[in-house]
Amino acid sequence: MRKPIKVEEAIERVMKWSYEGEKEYVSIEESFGRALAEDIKATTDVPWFDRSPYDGYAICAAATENASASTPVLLEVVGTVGAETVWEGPIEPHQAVKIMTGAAIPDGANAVIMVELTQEVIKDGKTFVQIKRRVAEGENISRIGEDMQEGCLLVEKGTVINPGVVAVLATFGYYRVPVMKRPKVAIIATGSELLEVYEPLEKGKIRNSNAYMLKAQVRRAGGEPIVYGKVKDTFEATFEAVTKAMQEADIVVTTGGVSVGDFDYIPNVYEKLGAQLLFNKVGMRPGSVTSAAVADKKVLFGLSGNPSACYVGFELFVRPFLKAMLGQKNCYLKKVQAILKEDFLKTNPFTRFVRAKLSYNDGMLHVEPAGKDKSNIVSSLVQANSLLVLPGGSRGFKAGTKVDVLLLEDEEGAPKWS
Ligand SMILES: Nc1nc2c(c(=O)[nH]1)N[C@H]1C(S)=C(S)[C@@H](COP(=O)(O)OP(=O)(O)OC[C@H]3O[C@@H](n4cnc5c(N)ncnc54)[C@H](O)[C@@H]3O)O[C@H]1N2
Ligand code: MOO
Repeated sequence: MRKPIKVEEAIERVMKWSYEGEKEYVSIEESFGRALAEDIKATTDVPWFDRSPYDGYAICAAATENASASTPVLLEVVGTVGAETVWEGPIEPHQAVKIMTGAAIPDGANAVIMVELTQEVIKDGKTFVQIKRRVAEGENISRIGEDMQEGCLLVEKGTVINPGVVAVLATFGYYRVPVMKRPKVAIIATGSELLEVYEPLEKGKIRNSNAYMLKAQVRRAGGEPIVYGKVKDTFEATFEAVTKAMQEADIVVTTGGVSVGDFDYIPNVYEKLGAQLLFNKVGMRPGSVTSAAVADKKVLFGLSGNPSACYVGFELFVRPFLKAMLGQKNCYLKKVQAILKEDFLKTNPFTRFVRAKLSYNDGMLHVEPAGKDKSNIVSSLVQANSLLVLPGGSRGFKAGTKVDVLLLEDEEGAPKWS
């Protein structure tokens, strides 16, 4: 008899074998969605010169000290600076330089007045700017380091590169970006009943949906899936596929063949490999048959063949392992609390992870099952944006109960939820 262990314990046993993967460089164009392999610190102040945040006139503030609507001051406009030009040489207090947004503040100027607040006046063939209010020293100047100061930590290693991180990388000239290599995840679907997706249905056979689902889950988690196709339910075929995958991939994931049926060969494969079994039964639904073992320091995940159990097994066990390889400190699905929208009255001997829909309404998070709950169900995965966690040892839960929910679509990861 297999002895179930707690989900938290199972995760811990797997994560003991987790390690950080390797680094590689990609161009900044390819970096979006990858995990950073190094902390990114500001290599200069930003901005690195004082800039104007507006189109206007760069002036010496003191020259406007007595300016008012009835006593405007006129400053001579001695030039114009745009995005590409820099005003060489200082300006005098009675002078102004017309300046465009983003341009460098000329030496001698210490404030900018917006163009809308001024008027240009031509007198004796010279251009002047008329100012009718006092301008304070430092007004409208984006100071050196206002945005980021040299040496400050901006993005932590392991962060998944989002458009904002791309902007920071570009700001500091990272045309080649250090990222974590995508862990290679082998996907082996076992089962003689499996058809290729393009094959017509035959009695007793079903299409291999798990391999494609897992491939997408691996991608979503930041890994590189390698699909080894489907493997017939024989010991030899299963053993051969697993040993080949162990040579080529960092993580080996199988689906199916892990239970106690006559054609479930994964336990025998682990045995023949001399693998150290981490667990072969977990106190959870779906996915109680989920197994994990270590052979040649490689972790082998034996996920259930039932689609929903396979899906949940990946998210709870494979995903954090993969995230740790990507250098992420927070590897686990992010947890929030929400109000259960409807009764869920099944008894729960084991902790149940219900594929669920989380929504926001009236200032609160609400959660409901995304569809049918059995582990052979595929359809409820479509709408599932979360897993509703119902602790074991209960007789079901009433609508209105506050429950824990794990978010499936959060790419950043989170501190451990359990
Ligand atoms: N006597 C017992 N029978 C079963 C037990 C048990 O404890 N005692 N556990 C049940 C539970 S719980 C589950 S879950 C399943 C798990 O079985 P396996 O992980 O060994 O998976 P298979 O038997 O190979 O397949 C189960 C089910 O899933 C379908 N399947 C398999 N692979 C795929 C795929 N790639 N794509 C889509 N669907 C797939 C397969 O056809 C089966 O219908 O065992 C229970 N039995
Ligand atoms: O592993 Mo099974 O999914 O508990 O139904």
